[in-house]
Amino acid sequence: MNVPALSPLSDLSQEVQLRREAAKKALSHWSHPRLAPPGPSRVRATEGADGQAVLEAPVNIPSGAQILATPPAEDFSSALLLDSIRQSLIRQEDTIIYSLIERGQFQRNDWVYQADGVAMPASRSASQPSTGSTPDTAPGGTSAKCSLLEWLLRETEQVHGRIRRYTSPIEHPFFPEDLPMPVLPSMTYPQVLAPCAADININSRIMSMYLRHVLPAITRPGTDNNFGSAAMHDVLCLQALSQRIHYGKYVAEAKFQAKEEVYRREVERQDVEALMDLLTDVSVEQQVVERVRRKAEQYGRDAATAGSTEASADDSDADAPCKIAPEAVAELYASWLMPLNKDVQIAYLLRRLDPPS
Ligand SMILES: O=C(O)C(=O)C[C@]1(C(=O)O)C=C[C@@H](O)C=C1
Repeated sequence: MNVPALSPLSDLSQEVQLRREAAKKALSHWSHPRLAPPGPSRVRATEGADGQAVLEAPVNIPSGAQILATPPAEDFSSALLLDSIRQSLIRQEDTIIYSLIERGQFQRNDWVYQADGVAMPASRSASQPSTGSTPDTAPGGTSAKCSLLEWLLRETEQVHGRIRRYTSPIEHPFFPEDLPMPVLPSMTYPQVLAPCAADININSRIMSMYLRHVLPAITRPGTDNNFGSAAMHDVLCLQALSQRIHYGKYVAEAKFQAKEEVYRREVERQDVEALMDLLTDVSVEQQVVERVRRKAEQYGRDAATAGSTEASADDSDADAPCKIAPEAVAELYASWLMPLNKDVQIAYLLRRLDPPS
């Protein structure tokens, strides 16, 4: 099987490299007089003490940090940007497939998804905190009338929000109305995306897709009482799926820049069908589906055989049972992840030319 071995360290350095490229790209893009949004959103480059260029992020994002970048002399073509984004989507496949495999170890455990299926204390972060007297709260103030999954997701976002996870443009909370103040000083990001990006969050659709289509495809029905583990892996799956789907904003921006004139015309007409035709690449979609099918097959098998004392050099992995149905993962990508990614692209493009508010 021709799937590269996973190496977290090299993934990390690749990620850093990609972020740097994005920063450089942002610099050349938004500081271009024709494209730069007026006034405060502009990215400025100055020379730092060590002679390296310092990219000062837009001042309309909370100030605090500076982002290092090399001088903006090189021409980073849009093709490179789209290629980098696709590389990131490919790496995200690994996270998604492993998360699905992990969740699939446990049975469906329907209680986890039912309001009050598992009695939980009221979430301290709920927008209407339970006091014992609201309809949301059972006598004694112990029940949150939400599902265990909602409770855990909200609590997780509270913790991650404090370390400013949701100030990053690649992160999208499921409970945006309840985010806490970060305890870390604010961070700035190069403004790669148009301002409308901040308003696009389709996590409620992602949640309903997950409950209706993903869970039934990856879990066996029934209850094994591992409610906490199931919910914990659900959170990881949802976060990975959300990031992958919202990456559509970056894909759309790269495509817009690569064929600005054509996109601009359809954006001005607000022609959804024409935009969908423009951004759809059937051959890439086929490659994605085929690749995730192969990965699911391989990763699922590795997980099944790992630690087996009976496995020998002669044992063929091909005979081992798969932890996850490769077909189900392929189907998930074809029917849900890529279509939702395209919906994000459309939502972004329709507002791509909006003036900054
Ligand atoms: O790679 C692209 O060009 C994308 O737009 C991303 C993506 C995907 O979700 O993987 C979505 C739509 C395209 O038709 C192909 C692939």
